[in-house]
Amino acid sequence: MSTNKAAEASIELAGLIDHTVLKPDASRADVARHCDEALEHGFASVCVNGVHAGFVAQRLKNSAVMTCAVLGFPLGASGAESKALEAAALVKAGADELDMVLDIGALREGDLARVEADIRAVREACHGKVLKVILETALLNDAQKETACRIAAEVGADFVKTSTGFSTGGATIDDVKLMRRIVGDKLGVKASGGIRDAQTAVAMVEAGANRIGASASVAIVSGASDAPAGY
Ligand SMILES: O=C[C@H](O)COP(=O)(O)O
Repeated sequence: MSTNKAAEASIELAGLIDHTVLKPDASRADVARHCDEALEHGFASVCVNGVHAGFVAQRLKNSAVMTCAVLGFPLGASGAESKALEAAALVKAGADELDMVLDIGALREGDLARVEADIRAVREACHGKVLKVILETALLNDAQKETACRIAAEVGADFVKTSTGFSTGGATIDDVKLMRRIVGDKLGVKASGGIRDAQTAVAMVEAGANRIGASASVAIVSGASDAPAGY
């Protein structure tokens, strides 16, 4: 691949990446560096814990890079009311996109009304913002993944997302394919957790992902010279 084509492919991949810093010990300096890297490389967003949402929104003001904040993270077990309050606070702080963890326990025990109510509460609290529903696929069987995708679509989420990066496994090609098959072109699919290089990121896109969540974003775009252009 020519140098120009490699740079082009890297830039196109960069635009799909949520540059993620979710470690509990992340400092403001770490978050500031991620914002600067996102501006430099043209990532889609900087994805942070709620405590940093306002800081990121200010730092990225007047840029094309969005502020993404997680909620009910990483366990998904805080309950609909708390998640809705969290969502409203994040919107107030300036978040453009919200990544919520669904109620995994309710899904696994088949309490689908609770799963739906949980997502709906957040959807209503962040009306007009992009809502991604994290399934935590490593903890689910295929039927549960399909059910989660259908409920997320019914409730009006914008994306389904594979993983938090804090559980027993991250994104897999098979899960991304399954999720894309269920949501069709109505919702986005975000692959996240364990994506560390350009080759894996491109494979996720080829499987149907149109967003990548990664803490290794800079390595991904720096090594993207083998990625085909067009993403
Ligand atoms: O939401 C995104 C994930 O936390 C990113 O996980 P990672 O650190 O394995 O890239």
